[in-house]
Amino acid sequence: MDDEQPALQPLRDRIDLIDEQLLALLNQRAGLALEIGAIKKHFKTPIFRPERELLVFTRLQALNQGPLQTEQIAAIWREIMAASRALEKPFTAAFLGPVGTYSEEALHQYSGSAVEALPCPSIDEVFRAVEAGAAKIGIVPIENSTEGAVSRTLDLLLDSSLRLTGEVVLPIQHNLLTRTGTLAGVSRVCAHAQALAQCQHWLALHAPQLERQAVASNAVAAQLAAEDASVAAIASERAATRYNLAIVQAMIQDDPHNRTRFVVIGEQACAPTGRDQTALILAVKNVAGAVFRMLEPLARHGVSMTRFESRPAKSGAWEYYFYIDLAGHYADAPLAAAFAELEQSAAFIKILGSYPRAH
Ligand SMILES: C=C(O[C@@H]1C=C(C(=O)O)C=C[C@H]1O)C(=O)O
Repeated sequence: MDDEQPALQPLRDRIDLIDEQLLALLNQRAGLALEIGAIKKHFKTPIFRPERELLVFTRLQALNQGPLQTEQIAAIWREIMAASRALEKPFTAAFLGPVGTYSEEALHQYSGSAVEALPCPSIDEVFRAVEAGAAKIGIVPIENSTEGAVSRTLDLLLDSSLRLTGEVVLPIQHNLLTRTGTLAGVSRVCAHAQALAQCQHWLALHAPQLERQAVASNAVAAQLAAEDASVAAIASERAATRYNLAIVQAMIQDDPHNRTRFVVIGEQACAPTGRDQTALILAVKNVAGAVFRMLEPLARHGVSMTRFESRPAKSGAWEYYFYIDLAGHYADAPLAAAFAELEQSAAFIKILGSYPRAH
């Protein structure tokens, strides 16, 4: 220990000096953000501008020469910007709770930790909290790379007046958790149905003796495992820490690249950033060639489709709503031209919103 001190001290002195400069600069930056906040208050426009925040850190990522990595630049500036927003007016964000869910993780990845996070017991409640004004934004899962669409979210988007204002893609790494870190005395494994499905091969191979029980969320499963030594949970590392559980086995998802896409819902529209995505819902009459004709204007205007999903219209007549993601912002010329035509031809069209693509 003693012999490292002379070598460390001069470097630490330099770090202290840099930290003082950073502190002064960060406060100078926060002062400017406050001035911007005052202007926004005057014009009664929203404080939080996700599209501007994206441009702030993508510009810095392009300038970055290392050794800091691209993702670290994003994480650092996300917190810097969240802190300056919080000085102006902290906003509430609703997510699918309880604390410790992947939705909570997605929320913090989206807006930094300086938000008032409001856990909701269901996806419906997240929508309701934002619609009622109890939260400014909400974050809900929309699709998983193994299990596909989260149909409840798709159905709620159809009827809600809220728009999509952002997305977050999270790698989902499931862990098998118990109080002791072993399976001794454990007879049941609890998790959200999607998580059980995403780990089914692993469970069949390594823990076939465990009864599988679907519960409201993985965080609820972690809560149950914390209360009952005969229960194991499938949940995130964050949930393990939060509920004081030990990891029996990490990374038990069948697909190592398992990912979930979350969408941010709110009232605010996002201005174009040059790397946007637009989501919409379309329906056509149940006649031959209708889907082909519905998509034709998109192809003709050179708009590329990144996702196409259908949901039954619940009319009992084999009719469908089509959920479509397009590259670009609805204000971009090719999309605007295609939408003008779609509005004429489609039986139903609802533009859910344009937002910066996850990076
Ligand atoms: C300062 C602003 O307000 C907020 C804070 C930002 C920041 O700290 O850089 C960026 C966008 C907004 O969410 C702004 O709009 O420029």
